[in-house]
Amino acid sequence: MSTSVRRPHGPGMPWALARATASDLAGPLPAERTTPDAATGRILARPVIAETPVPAFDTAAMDGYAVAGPGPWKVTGRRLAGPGEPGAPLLDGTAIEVGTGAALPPGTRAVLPYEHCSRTDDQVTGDVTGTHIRHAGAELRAGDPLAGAGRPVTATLAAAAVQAGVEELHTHRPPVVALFVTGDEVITSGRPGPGQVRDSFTGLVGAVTGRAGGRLLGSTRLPDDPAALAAALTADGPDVLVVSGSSSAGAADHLHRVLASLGATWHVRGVACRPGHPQGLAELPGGRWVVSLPGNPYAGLVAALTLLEPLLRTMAGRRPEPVPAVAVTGAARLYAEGVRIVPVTGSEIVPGARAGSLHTAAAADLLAVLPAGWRSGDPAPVLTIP
Ligand SMILES: Nc1nc2c(c(=O)[nH]1)N[C@H]1C(S)=C(S)[C@@H](COP(=O)(O)OP(=O)(O)OC[C@H]3O[C@@H](n4cnc5c(N)ncnc54)[C@H](O)[C@@H]3O)O[C@H]1N2
Ligand code: MOO
Repeated sequence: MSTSVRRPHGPGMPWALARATASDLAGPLPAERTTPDAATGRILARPVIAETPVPAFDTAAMDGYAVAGPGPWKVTGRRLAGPGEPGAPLLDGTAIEVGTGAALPPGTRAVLPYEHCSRTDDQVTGDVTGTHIRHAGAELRAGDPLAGAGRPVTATLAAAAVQAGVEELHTHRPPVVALFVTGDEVITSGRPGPGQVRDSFTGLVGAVTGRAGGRLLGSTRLPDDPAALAAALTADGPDVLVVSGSSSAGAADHLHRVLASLGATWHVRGVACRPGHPQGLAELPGGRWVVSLPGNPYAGLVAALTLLEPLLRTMAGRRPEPVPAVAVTGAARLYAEGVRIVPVTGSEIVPGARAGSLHTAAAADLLAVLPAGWRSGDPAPVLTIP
């Protein structure tokens, strides 16, 4: 393998274009059929249509007496909520004691709530002031739409689907992500010894993947060895391969050489932002995606929000997330050739952010993307910190 590699020239792709590129590159993954519960958190690929009426049968809305015809009524039985057919029609002048949710017999005129009637032995008297009947199909009929394609399946939508007799939803398959943490100095447990650092990426990538609608398959630490990296990038399974570290020009940074040897195509190779400029997004032959996160942890967080999150959102079937702009105040060293990305709490810049450390981002809620001409008080696009 050659040891030289063509480095990207200039400041890199403008930040907004890089994010839009990541959003637009991949289409939504194909639909899968799952139970409504298993679909929660996914995006509908097809509309949800009620398969049974809601309610499915005429049912009591109150605890009391189901009555037929004019009163007084003779109580002939009791029916509480439970399985079973509605039974024989209720004859005029008769009543049955019912619980809320009980199937009502044909002929029921109304349900008299206990508090609106009085009972003596088997006689019930009272005024019918409302019917207190939930009629079959009054809320939804079979064939009524519940939700359209593109809508996220919330727990409430899954429950509403079940209520309408729907056993299967069609949702986009979540993108499966594998993280490869490179660096001989990186350890994944315990306190680092001399020359070592503790991995900062696994939790962050897991959080960004989850909120974008993807699934982190696992995180594997790799030594600074091109053969190990090449083997990792060609293993079957994931849709998206995330590599932390190895994004730059150092002697141990093999990613660009390995991707070249695998015939990958770069779609984003360097972004005009500080920090995070060595980030990238490439496509392997066969259609899998590689997201390169710079090893400096704050730079890696910037890259995860710039490239990884929009890529995964689209693959999961989500609509592109509009990036809101808020007025940002404070002081920042701007970057003349692109944007400076700073942590912000409320609208105030948290000072002191450096590429290698996460503590200022940890004290903030948002990352603000400050253009070269920004001045305190100007609006800037913001991203939510995971
Ligand atoms: N000659 C140049 N050197 C560097 C450039 C450049 O343009 N020319 N860019 C610098 C910038 S900016 C960044 S960011 C880094 C990116 O480096 P790599 O992605 O190749 O990452 P490493 O060199 O492996 O590590 C950088 C730094 O981050 C620490 N690290 C790595 N992985 C982890 C992890 N999982 N958890 C915590 N910390 C991690 C690593 O120990 C290093 O300190 O390159 C600059 N150099
Ligand atoms: O720009 Mo590097 O990506 O911070 O330190």
